[in-house]
Amino acid sequence: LDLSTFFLGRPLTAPLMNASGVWCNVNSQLHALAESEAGAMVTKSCTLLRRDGNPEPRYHTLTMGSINSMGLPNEGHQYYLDYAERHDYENKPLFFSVAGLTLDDNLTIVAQIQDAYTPALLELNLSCPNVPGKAQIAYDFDALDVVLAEISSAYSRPFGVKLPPYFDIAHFDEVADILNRYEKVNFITCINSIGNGLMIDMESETVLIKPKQGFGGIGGEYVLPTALANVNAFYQRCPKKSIIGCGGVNTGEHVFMHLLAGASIVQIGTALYEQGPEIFERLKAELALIMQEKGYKTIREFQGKLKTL
Ligand SMILES: C=Cc1c(C(=O)O)[nH]c(=O)[nH]c1=O
Repeated sequence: LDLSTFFLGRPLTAPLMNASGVWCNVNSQLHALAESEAGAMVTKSCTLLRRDGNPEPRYHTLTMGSINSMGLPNEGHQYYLDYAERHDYENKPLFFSVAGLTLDDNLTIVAQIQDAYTPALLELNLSCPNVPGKAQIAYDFDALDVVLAEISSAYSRPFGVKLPPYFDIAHFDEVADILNRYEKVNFITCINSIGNGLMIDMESETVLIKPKQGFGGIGGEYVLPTALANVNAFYQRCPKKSIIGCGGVNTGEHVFMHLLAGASIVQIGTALYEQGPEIFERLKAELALIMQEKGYKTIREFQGKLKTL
């Protein structure tokens, strides 16, 4: 399943989509994404039952990005299954993000996606940093292995995983080794927000968000170098899987960098949150201009072809 060109039998109209959690919680937002220039879209990570999430303020814009501790607010898995049933797959592919609070919840949700037989592609979120008391699965390598083994045997179709950023070459090696043992894991989305950052308001000498004493996931320009590293690290280590890039994208140049690093599709989070779905039209045009200036006709000509010195 090569995401970059053929998806449901035809190329994407743009290698662009939203990052899960942004502009995808409710039907009106999902409809706006469906109508946008994005080439694909993903639902908000869902749990078995509806969740209010953490107390507000829980999102804050920063000079170079954002900090969030939303706490997994979502309408519950059935709401998104209902959307997936109505989605027009000829218009654009849909990814279905799942972040069950327990392995059992994940298995229950995944079984229902299986039964509903929706063409949506499962993006299993193993990296939510903001549910108090719950460590990120993808930072516990044994738990990661167990979850992938269980989901692989419960779900008969290809699926993908949403990973947190890693910051150590040994961790890239170890996680890639685990992922490569699961051929059903067809794509890897790198990265989720950089967990548990902290920002301070100078005037009030206070943190910016209420949950977790102000600790929250960092997104936006701050995370671009880490996102590019994770995209390229898994692109090099997992040749049989597609990489979806996410993190720090706000211009056509950032999109180009993610594609050059090995991404097939690029997700937009913070910049989409701030600018809305019109951003896809701008990014598509900026990428086309860069490709024209460089003499590239197709993405395939440069995708993954990052040079080293
Ligand atoms: C699914 C929960 C997530 C959340 C959240 O809902 O707090 N925020 C993120 O930056 N990444 C997540 O994966």
